[in-house]
Amino acid sequence: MPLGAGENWDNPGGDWGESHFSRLETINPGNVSRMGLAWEYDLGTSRVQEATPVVIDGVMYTSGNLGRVYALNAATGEELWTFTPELDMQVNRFACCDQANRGVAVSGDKVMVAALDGRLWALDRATGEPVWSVDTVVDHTRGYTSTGAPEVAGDLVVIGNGGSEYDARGYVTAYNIADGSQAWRFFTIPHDPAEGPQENPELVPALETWSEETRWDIGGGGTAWDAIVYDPKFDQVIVGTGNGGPYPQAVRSPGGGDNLYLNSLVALDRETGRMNWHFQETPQDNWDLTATQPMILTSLDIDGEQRPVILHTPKNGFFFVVDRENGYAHAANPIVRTNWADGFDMEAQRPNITMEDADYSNGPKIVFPGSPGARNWYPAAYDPTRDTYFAHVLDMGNLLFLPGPVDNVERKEKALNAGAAIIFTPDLEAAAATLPPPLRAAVQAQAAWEWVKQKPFESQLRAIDPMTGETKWAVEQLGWQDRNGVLATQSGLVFHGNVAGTVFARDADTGEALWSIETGSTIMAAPMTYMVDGVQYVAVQTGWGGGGWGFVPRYSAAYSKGNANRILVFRLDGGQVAIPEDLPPLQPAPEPPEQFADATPEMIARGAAMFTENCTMCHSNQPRAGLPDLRRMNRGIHGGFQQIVRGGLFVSRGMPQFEDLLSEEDVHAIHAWLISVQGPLRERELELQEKGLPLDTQSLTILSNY
Ligand SMILES: O=C(O)c1cc(C(=O)O)c2c(n1)C(=O)C(=O)c1cc(C(=O)O)[nH]c1-2
Ligand SMILES: [Ca+2]
Repeated sequence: MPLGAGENWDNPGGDWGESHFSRLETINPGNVSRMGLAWEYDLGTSRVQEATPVVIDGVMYTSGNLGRVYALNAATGEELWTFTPELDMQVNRFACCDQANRGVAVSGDKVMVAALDGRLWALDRATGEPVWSVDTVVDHTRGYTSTGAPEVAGDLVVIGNGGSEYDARGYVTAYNIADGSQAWRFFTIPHDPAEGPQENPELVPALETWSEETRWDIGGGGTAWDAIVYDPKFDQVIVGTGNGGPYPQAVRSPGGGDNLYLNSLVALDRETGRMNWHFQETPQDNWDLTATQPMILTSLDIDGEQRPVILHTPKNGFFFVVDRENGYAHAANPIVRTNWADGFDMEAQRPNITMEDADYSNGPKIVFPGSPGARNWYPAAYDPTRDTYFAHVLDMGNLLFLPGPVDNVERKEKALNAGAAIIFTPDLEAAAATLPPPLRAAVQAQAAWEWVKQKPFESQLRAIDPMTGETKWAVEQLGWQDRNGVLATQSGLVFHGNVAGTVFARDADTGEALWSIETGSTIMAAPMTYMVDGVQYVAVQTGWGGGGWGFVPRYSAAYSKGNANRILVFRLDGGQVAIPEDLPPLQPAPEPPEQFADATPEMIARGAAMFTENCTMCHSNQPRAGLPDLRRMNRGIHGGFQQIVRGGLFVSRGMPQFEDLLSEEDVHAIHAWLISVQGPLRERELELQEKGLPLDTQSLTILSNY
């Protein structure tokens, strides 16, 4: 079966190999400059958009934030139906990365989506009415979510979960598409052996790679939150598994071994769910180097023999070419600076891990790649006719250190348990200057400090040779937060958007931009292409969000024009895109109420620390962030603070309730801190305003949301 989608684009990856490659050639380098807007559809939201639409027989099916679903006439944009999952918005408390959803699965008369709360919905394809739904979450005392697209595998649909930054233990479940009944479930990591036999036999050998001191109670991680691919040749489902939880192995599994099957590809028999093989990409994970990133299935000529392979570029910085028959890595080349490993041992089939550079249990370490990953969820495309892989690549590290002792770490139920403090390398030189001198000296003494000084990050769209990992061409992107999904077409074009809202068509052989159009809306999601009645279209969803979503980059359209969620569809001889208006300038913070009579410096300091721990994941308090800057609350919000935070006044609007986690005194302390910063902020901003200066000051360090 050759790779490449035709008139239809069957699944978010496009074709059976999920190559994000199209054989359509109507739009080609000779005429691409004539492209313009065919139609647009307003999704009516202003949150993250990561899905690649599906188009079958002239109908587009796609998902938006939370797992909303849209069915549209693919030639006109006319709305056929929409679906909004009913869910308890309390889920926002344990969603690491906004309200992401990466797409729908379509099979027969059903469209399936996994909502953020982990409920899998099957909708009637003609009407959008729910046919069945199942709760995929095994334990609601833990922070499980779903953000990935379900995967169709014959008469089954397979879905995993997110939550390894919280207290989750990973698994995937296969359901019968006909009625939603469960076919099988595969846990990616063992459970506490004291609590009875393991659910699947593969966990028995895996258990050997976890120490006896393992903190099973915290969760362990291994969540399969994105790529799951059905491999028709071997009738198997290949799953990429997630990072360890908590991140530091010294906490998670002290003295442990590889911690199987974290950060692995596992191939599961479609019918039985039994494991055919596994390949661990990052043994003994300490660094959130997940293997959940999208996989592309193809075959390659390897030493004169055609081998069925997976092309995989996970977070960990390597380009893996893995045999689909047995999990053997035919190639494993670094595509960015890596110092958690200094290469891959082909014979041992494992990376050469360099703990001396990367073990931060004995002091801070600068580790490359950082937790956002050399690659992440944003899809790559593979053109088999050029044997070229097109992908956004982020060459960047992070300083990692333990926030406290590794012993007796408490599990925080349904809350962040990642257990590592992170500063990304673009901020590190400036941040280091503010560290206490001994810590600063320790940071600057590391070999990787040179890397930080030379090039804190590199953010590029690249054309890569899969077997060598070599770059054929590269184009700089706008910044490290500018990440882009990609589409490639047989006619020799590569399409992608950027966070400033430009859509590009590039020459696949040179990277040269042959066409671009301004949309005024941030784009991270991958474009896709399809044909209806002889007309070829290219579609892309717009919207900023996902990991680090509270830190909206200055160079993004979301910053200057707001976060419009749209579907934009282009064709030859189309028109211009309506560009949203600029947002009005930022206004000085309103006057805060009087500080509480009982507020003390200790209380305010405690409030600041608790804010960081419990609130900053969503409330970054940065300019133009998607959620309110709580240093700018008005009197009404100040007055209702306890009811909002503990009473759940705004749960339906997305603000979770914290009654179980924060006492009245805790919330009082957080509030006292917010009041204490609002006054000085207001004064500073009034001064800036008087001088005619903009108020857009971001904080130095972008905290990780991963
Ligand atoms: O460990 C997990 O369970 C988990 C889940 C998710 C998610 O579900 O979105 C992300 C991550 N990890 C993660 O590490 C990460 O970098 C990330 C980025 C994004 C995004 O949508 O931008 N999600 C996630
Ligand atoms: Ca993660």
